[in-house]
Amino acid sequence: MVMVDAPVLRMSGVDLVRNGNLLLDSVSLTVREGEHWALLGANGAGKSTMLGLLGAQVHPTRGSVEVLGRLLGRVDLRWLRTRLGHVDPRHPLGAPLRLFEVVLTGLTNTIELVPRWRPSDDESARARRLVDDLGLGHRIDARWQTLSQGERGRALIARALVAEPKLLLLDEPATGLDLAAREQLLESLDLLRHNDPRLATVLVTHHLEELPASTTHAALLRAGRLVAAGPVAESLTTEHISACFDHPVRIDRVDGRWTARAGRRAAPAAC
Ligand SMILES: Nc1ncnc2c1ncn2[C@@H]1O[C@H](COP(=O)(O)OP(=O)(O)OP(=O)(O)O)[C@@H](O)[C@H]1O
Repeated sequence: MVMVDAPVLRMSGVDLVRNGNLLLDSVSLTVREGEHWALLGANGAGKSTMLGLLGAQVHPTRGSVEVLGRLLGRVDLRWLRTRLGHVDPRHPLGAPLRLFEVVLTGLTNTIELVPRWRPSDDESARARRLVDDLGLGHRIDARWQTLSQGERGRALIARALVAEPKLLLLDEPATGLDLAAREQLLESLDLLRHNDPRLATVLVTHHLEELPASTTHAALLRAGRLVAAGPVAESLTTEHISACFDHPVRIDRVDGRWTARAGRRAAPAAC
């Protein structure tokens, strides 16, 4: 049975063991509607592993993961995956499709267009609206191969949202983007979150500069364990980020955005 007010995600005491290695260690986390989580950590901390669990791609070794009120291990994974939006920058593409067609494949949860399948008028209208919201209206008929990396990244977000998921998972969406493309992407995410107040998101990154201003919560992983998890005012602090990256780092927040700088050691006293 699905509880009406069940959180979008709930991990309780999760361990994940692979090849004898403990990749996630006693992780507990709850994500609710309208929350926008950053999942931060150094290389190898376990961020992608955790996103794989949230996206129902792997199962926990111990503990439980509930996604949209359903327990992993008991739920039909096809049911679940059609209700999750997952933006993977390594999205594979075979046939030469146009941007709009790639967005439509989010409705069938396929890589290619399904032969003889047609979107409804409502689905087409929603796909167009998302393409516009992501600032890609002028590129809607462009062939995928001709799009820039930034345009592809935003198109994949439209693809992930077109089936109206309750949860959007984003794996390092700003990687490889230049400054302008990154800023466009972050503005688009802020707008989408504003337009759909019930949507919950989890965004993986190494860089605080890549967090949209609309980020509400953060989970900080270090060697598979949570260093901190909660509202940004409590979790994105100099102390927690320094512990998470095992390096002294100073955090500032200006106009809603975060920056991180290596902390300076005290200067030697002048003689
Ligand atoms: N199948 C596996 N068997 C054993 N170890 C694995 C397996 N998959 C991943 N790992 C290890 O688990 C750790 C966490 O990997 P993961 O990819 O989740 O880290 P990450 O935080 O996403 O890192 P990055 O920022 O570099 O992408 C790494 O040390 C990785 O080598």
